[in-house]
Amino acid sequence: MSDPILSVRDLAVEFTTHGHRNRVVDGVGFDLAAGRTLAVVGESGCGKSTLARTLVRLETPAAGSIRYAGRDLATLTDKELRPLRGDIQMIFQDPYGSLDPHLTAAGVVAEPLRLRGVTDRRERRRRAVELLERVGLKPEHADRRPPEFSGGQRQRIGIARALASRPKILICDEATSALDVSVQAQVLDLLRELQEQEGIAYLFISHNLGVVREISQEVAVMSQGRFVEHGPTEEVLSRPRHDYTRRLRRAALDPALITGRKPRLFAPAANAGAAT
Ligand SMILES: Nc1ncnc2c1ncn2[C@@H]1O[C@H](COP(=O)(O)OP(=O)(O)OP(=O)(O)O)[C@@H](O)[C@H]1O
Repeated sequence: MSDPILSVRDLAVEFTTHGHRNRVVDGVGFDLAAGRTLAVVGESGCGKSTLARTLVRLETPAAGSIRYAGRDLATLTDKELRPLRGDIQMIFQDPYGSLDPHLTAAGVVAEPLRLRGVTDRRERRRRAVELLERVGLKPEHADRRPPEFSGGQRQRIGIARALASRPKILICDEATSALDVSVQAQVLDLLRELQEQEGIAYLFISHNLGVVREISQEVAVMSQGRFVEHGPTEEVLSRPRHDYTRRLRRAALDPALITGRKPRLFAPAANAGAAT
């Protein structure tokens, strides 16, 4: 692998609930190179989102290191992190919940430009419209508000907002999971295109092996806070060692589980009771 842009070692994250300390990320380590994608899969509650949130330092690790640009993000204070925050951006599953419904699309994308010190309002708008076009939206979309967009369009606004910070690393937490299959494919194409053009590294959290196969060169399988399998995507998916990976692979054969949607009611009468 070429030199990693992000190196994570022995990362641990703990939460205290009702006086009990729970380690929800435990001994996680990986390297991520520019222009590459590491996918992270794992069952619900295994710690994927916590890992993602910790990499952008929305959580503080209990142990371990997150080396980026010659610094250890795990130990930096808020003030020290501020100039680096734009470099590692995150996009979420629910672009609706993460976009301010009171701002226009251009306003959403202009906000990080303001934080980056673009003081002229017209210049911010010009660049915001440019970024919206870059992700496939039209200039006339700029003055609409998030509720007036489809899910796929909202995700594009979320991506444009992340791009406004000129990120080196993009963390996608189930970023395409809520979208219809065809819209999902379009957003994946966009992410791939941006990666090719900008060399952005992705950490891509997904439960969809089809998507993982398409987008990543490496995959890590997480269980109870740990990476239990990690390697080239094709290798891990074709020879799964961990039970969870095997189950996920079996589930991937069922299209209803891939899309997360229930099948249409087409079952013959004998099966009708099962087709809820
Ligand atoms: N702020 C918090 N305080 C206490 N416990 C938390 C907190 N955030 C997450 N947890 C716990 O940490 C564990 C991991 O949660 P996390 O959201 O990282 O899992 P996940 O793998 O992303 O799950 P999913 O796929 O369902 O989103 C869970 O048991 C969760 O309840």
